[in-house]
Amino acid sequence: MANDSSSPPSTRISSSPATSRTPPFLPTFLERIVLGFFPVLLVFGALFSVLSPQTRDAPYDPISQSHSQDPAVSPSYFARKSNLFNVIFVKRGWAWTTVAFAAFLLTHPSTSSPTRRLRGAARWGAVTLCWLFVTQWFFGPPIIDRGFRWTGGKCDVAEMDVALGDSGVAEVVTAVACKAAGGKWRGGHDISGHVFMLVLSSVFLLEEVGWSLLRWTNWAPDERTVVMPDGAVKGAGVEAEIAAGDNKGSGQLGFGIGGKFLMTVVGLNVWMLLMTAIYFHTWFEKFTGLLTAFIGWYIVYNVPRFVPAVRGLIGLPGI
Ligand SMILES: CCCCCCCCCCCCCCCC(=O)SCCNC(=O)CCNC(=O)[C@H](O)C(C)(C)COP(=O)(O)O
Ligand SMILES: Nc1ncnc2c1ncn2[C@@H]1O[C@H](COP(=O)(O)O)[C@@H](OP(=O)(O)O)[C@H]1O
Repeated sequence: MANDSSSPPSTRISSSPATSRTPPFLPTFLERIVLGFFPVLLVFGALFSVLSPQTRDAPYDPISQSHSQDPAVSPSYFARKSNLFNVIFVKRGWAWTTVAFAAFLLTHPSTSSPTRRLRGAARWGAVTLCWLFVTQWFFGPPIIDRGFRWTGGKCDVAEMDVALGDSGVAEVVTAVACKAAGGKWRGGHDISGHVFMLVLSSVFLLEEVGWSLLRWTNWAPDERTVVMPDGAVKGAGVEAEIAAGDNKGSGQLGFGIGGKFLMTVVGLNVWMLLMTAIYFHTWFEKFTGLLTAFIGWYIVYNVPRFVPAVRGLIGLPGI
């Protein structure tokens, strides 16, 4: 275990001034820059959609959350749900995220120890649970669909069939089941699943590659702090397996093939997020998608800093 923050100054391997450390309850300065990028991107997309004459003048259907899907009228290839990036990349987005993370975790020397790999896999499990609960299943319908119903949303086919006396269809409680029954999912607040998943995937991958490389290369001080079991607040490096910058013999300081693949997935996430920001949903639904992703990020990456028991299970990236 490297002692790069709690040992006396003369024996510190790597240190940062106490003033640059961040309280364990808050994201660090670097994290705030990365997290802050996403709302800026969403605002940029929203502004673009109202300022671009092509987008502003294109017919928009609030029920399907999209512009006309007719290629002759839709404002762009990316305004169509059938665009290949959406079908092949976003609609299978968690599989891409998983493969990209595995490629980095299993090939980069900064994550080569069994403990780091195990804890990295545990963090993937925790982030995957967030994705699963919000978009796929939460002891029944996922959180997005429950939220939609709680805010007054309904499946229109269900209403029609209730009027006709078939109460079974009224139990349609997921967007997928509603669409499969030929109904329209309307009336409630529909948290953007695309914004949620693309932001969660990006911040997950960036946390993992960012802290691993930052400590591996000692490119900048690690400003994270942690609450120890005795209540003391120390630099996160106090629990590190190896000291920051101690990469001797690996011969690799860059992203490597796994890291480059991971960054390609992050790049595609950002591009598709911009497309969602410009062409789909209301600004408030995109905002709640962003907020839900940030809550997931906070639980997996910030809570362990001040709850030692959780840190013992899933660790911190790069440590
Ligand atoms: C602390 C350790 C706990 C360990 C717990 C383990 C976690 C259990 C994992 C459960 C299995 C998950 C397996 C994950 C592997 C995959 O990635 S398979 C999934 C492939 N599917 C996708 O990638 C779908 C992605 N798409 C969506 O989520 C949605 O389409 C959308 C983008 C949210 C948009 O929604 P729409 O309704 O389609 O518009
Ligand atoms: N960047 C993008 N490219 C293509 N389609 C997108 C998109 N962002 C959102 N959509 C589509 O807009 C709808 C609402 O998205 P979400 O709620 O996931 O944010 C979904 O339609 P479908 O459910 O009909 O596929 C989704 O496919």
